[in-house]
Amino acid sequence: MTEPKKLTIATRASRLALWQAYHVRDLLIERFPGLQVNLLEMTTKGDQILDRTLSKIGGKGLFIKELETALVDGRADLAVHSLKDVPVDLQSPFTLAAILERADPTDAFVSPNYHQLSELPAGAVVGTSSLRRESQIRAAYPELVVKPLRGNLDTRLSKLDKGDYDAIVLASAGLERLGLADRIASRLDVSESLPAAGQGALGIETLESRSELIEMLAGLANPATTACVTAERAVSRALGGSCQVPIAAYATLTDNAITLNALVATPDGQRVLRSPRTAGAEGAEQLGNDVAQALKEQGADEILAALQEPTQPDDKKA
Ligand SMILES: NCc1[nH]cc(CCC(=O)O)c1CC(=O)O
Repeated sequence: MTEPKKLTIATRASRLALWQAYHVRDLLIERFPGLQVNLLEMTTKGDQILDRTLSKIGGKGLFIKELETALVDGRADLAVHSLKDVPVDLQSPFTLAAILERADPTDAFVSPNYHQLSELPAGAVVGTSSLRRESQIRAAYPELVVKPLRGNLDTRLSKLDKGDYDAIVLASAGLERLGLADRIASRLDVSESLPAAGQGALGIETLESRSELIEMLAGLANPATTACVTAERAVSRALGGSCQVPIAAYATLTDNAITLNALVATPDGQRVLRSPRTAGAEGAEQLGNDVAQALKEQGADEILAALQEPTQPDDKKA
């Protein structure tokens, strides 16, 4: 069996994606001294289209399609992704070869003038790029105005600095990776903003045919994170959460038991369905399915189906 001596990592060209790709390169070189690792930087559709919400332009797959094409063409051997951006229905010929240890999974509250959501006055404008955050903010703080916010992390922060928003909410892990943790006024408790499935974790994708490479990458995986995100992603999969939808799923592992919290909400925050549950770590996938089933019994399908309708009036957000 011949292990590759040279690997190319396909990555988006954003500062966050590059940090993540270099991080994986460093881990690989540390583990396999002498291995040569290059980066192939790519711009994806999701990076180019910035004037429409993600849910309108076709969801998360947009950020990984070009990278997958590079894998199939042999221009790259592996792709590094924020796991959150990897579709839950990843299929042959692709595979998630390793899920790395999770960084901070929380959402961060960033504001020059306020310390937390509860301090914002009525009518204050909060920017966020995700329906998941929007619905949870609206549920808890109906007097706030939530406005869409897209672009990479630097763009989002500059929009806050320009005064377009009183505060913005974005993933803590991304800010930390870019050395921007000092911009975080506070981290939202998971009871206030339940994270997205896989938030804070990195996934390494490759072709399922690359067995030697998959074996090399397996050594980078973190078993606890893998168990937790397996449960989280099973929730999204069972609910058909392929597009950007207000679904949150966050699991923790203690003494080999996984506790999974998940929710489905309407974007206006009027309805928030929750279903917490615990099971043994070996039953992660089943736990996710069970939680999804419990959410369906409360009406999750109805909420998600209403979001699919083309007449959905989200123009008011523009
Ligand atoms: N949606 C884009 C995205 N994908 C991954 C992260 C942050 C890093 C992570 O969650 O691992 C972000 C930024 C954000 O949501 O604010």
